[in-house]
Amino acid sequence: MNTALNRIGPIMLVGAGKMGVALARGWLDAGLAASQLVIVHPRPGEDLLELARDYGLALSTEASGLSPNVLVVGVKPQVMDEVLESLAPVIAPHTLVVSIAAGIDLARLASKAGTQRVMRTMPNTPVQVRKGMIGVVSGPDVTAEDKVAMDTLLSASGQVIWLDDEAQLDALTAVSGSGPAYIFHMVEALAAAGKRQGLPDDIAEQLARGTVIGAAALMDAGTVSATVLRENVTSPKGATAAGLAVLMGSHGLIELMDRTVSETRKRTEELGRI
Ligand SMILES: NC(=O)C1=CN([C@@H]2O[C@H](COP(=O)(O)OP(=O)(O)OC[C@H]3O[C@@H](n4cnc5c(N)ncnc54)[C@H](OP(=O)(O)O)[C@@H]3O)[C@@H](O)[C@H]2O)C=CC1
Ligand SMILES: O=C(O)[C@@H]1CCC=N1
Repeated sequence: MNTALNRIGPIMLVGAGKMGVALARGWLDAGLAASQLVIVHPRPGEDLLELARDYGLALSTEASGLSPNVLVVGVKPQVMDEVLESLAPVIAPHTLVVSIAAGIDLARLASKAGTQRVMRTMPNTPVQVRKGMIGVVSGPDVTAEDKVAMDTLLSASGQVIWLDDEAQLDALTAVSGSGPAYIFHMVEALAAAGKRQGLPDDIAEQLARGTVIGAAALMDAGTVSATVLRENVTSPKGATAAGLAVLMGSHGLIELMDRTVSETRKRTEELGRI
């Protein structure tokens, strides 16, 4: 049991799809008592039902009968307005409303939730194993106590990055919110290249996956920069240098990643205007 975490609630999570379930699992793993968390979902999916079974959580199909201290809204940007408006009966003056939706700005959240006590967060899926990167910006009526409570709650899921400039949250979305997908695609691409070099499919996939896990573990084990860790692999005039000349050459990964992050950010901003 984590006392600081359990002083925050009750917490209501409305919309527990992939991200909501990942967040909830991280909190419950960190010691949040099931009695402190109410999950509202009209059509619970298999992942949510499994979470409920694992932790003895009661699920609810509608938000009623409780004004939570923290209301986390985990629905898609496209339905955020209508869901926030429908939550008016459970939003009290003491309720901090927290969105995880990409793109939707604080002003719009505040107008639809009917309170300026709003926060925007941008987690990523590793919150499920408490290794998330989570960006946060606060609306005007968020109190110092709210910030402490959210720092405690979100820290249970990973590293919390507080931003003062809301526009930076869209940039953060494009780097760390979507970032796990880029890395998983890197695994797919490395495995595919291994198969083209004649490795059996299962071995190529095992090598690609294990290599990314091993490289991430090296970064996790110390403070050595990615640059030094890369240099440690790269023997002068050796094999790695030949491959990196392609990856780091013109039109290489830096340019590709720049275009990738830029397109993700553009779409994040569009989602905020839908
Ligand atoms: N996936 C990710 O890595 C990240 C996602 N996000 C943000 O998280 C949010 C959710 O994304 P994601 O989890 O991927 O999407 P999902 O579609 O998996 O999750 C959204 C969930 O909300 C449910 N829902 C829809 N309407 C309601 C309602 N009225 N009340 C309660 N629940 C409802 C949906 O149910 P149903 O499917 O039955 O309609 C679905 O299960 C988005 O806003 C996204 O921008 C943020 C960071 C990272
Ligand atoms: O793809 C999306 O829109 C969300 C936001 C960041 C990760 N997933």
